[in-house]
Amino acid sequence: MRTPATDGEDNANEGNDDVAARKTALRHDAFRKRRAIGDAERQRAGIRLADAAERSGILDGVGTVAAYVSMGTEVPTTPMLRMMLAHGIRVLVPRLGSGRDLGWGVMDDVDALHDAGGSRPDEPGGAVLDADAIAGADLVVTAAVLADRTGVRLGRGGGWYDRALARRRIGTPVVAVVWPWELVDDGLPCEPHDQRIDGVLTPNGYFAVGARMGLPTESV
Ligand SMILES: Nc1nc2c(c(=O)[nH]1)N(C=O)[C@@H](CNc1ccc(C(=O)N[C@@H](CCC(=O)O)C(=O)O)cc1)CN2
Ligand SMILES: Nc1ncnc2c1ncn2[C@@H]1O[C@H](COP(=O)(O)OP(=O)(O)OP(=O)(O)O)[C@@H](O)[C@H]1O
Repeated sequence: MRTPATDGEDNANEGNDDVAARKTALRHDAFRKRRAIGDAERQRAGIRLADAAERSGILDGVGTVAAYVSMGTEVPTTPMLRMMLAHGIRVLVPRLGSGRDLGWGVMDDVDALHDAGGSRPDEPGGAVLDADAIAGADLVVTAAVLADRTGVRLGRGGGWYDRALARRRIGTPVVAVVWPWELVDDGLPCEPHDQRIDGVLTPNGYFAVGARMGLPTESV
């Protein structure tokens, strides 16, 4: 027999499991759609992403950006990384090492990235900076699987960015990159550890989200 007290606990756990299950289902669906994108369309999207980032104004006054090297069916970030370097911006990208370390590396040459093995993104050589290197960034551009206009970001599920973003300087804006259809109005599952984002970049443009644009108000 369950006591009322354990019932309460069970319900709380059920709530967490439910959010985790919804996240898993949403990721699965998003990756299924990503796999349907052809190579040519994906390459074009990478160029449009770089243009959108350059025009958006998010790089204004940015000396160091913490960005990432795309992999697989993600929107390609290579053209955007080249553009950032051309603007003289210092670019940090994740270095996962042999596991999923929260390390960073300085990416000063897009053509010198090397295969990091497994299904991990390519990485630069040189020194591995520790997890706190993100505190040197004036802007963080993250990978994401889905994002919503209230500022909720859904990632791959390793918690890598949730842990990394907690170490950024207070007030440093976070912009997530997704495919255009992966930016939804609201309703993405969110847990207490989930870090909020301030903007979303897609090949179609830049969209301020969440508190920085004033949270969506009830329509009258
Ligand atoms: N391009 C890109 N870089 C990123 C992320 C991302 O989503 N995209 N991340 C966003 O979080 C972080 C890394 N997250 C990762 C999450 C899973 C795996 C992965 O699947 N790796 C295993 C496969 C098996 C497994 O261990 O589950 C591997 O190393 O082969 C790699 C990186 C930081 N860098
Ligand atoms: N700050 C944190 N400290 C410790 N564990 C964390 C932290 N943030 C997230 N996690 C753990 O990581 C796991 C995955 O979290 P979640 O599903 O929110 O990942 P995500 O935001 O989609 O992925 P990512 O951050 O890698 O892009 C969860 O089990 C969660 O408990």
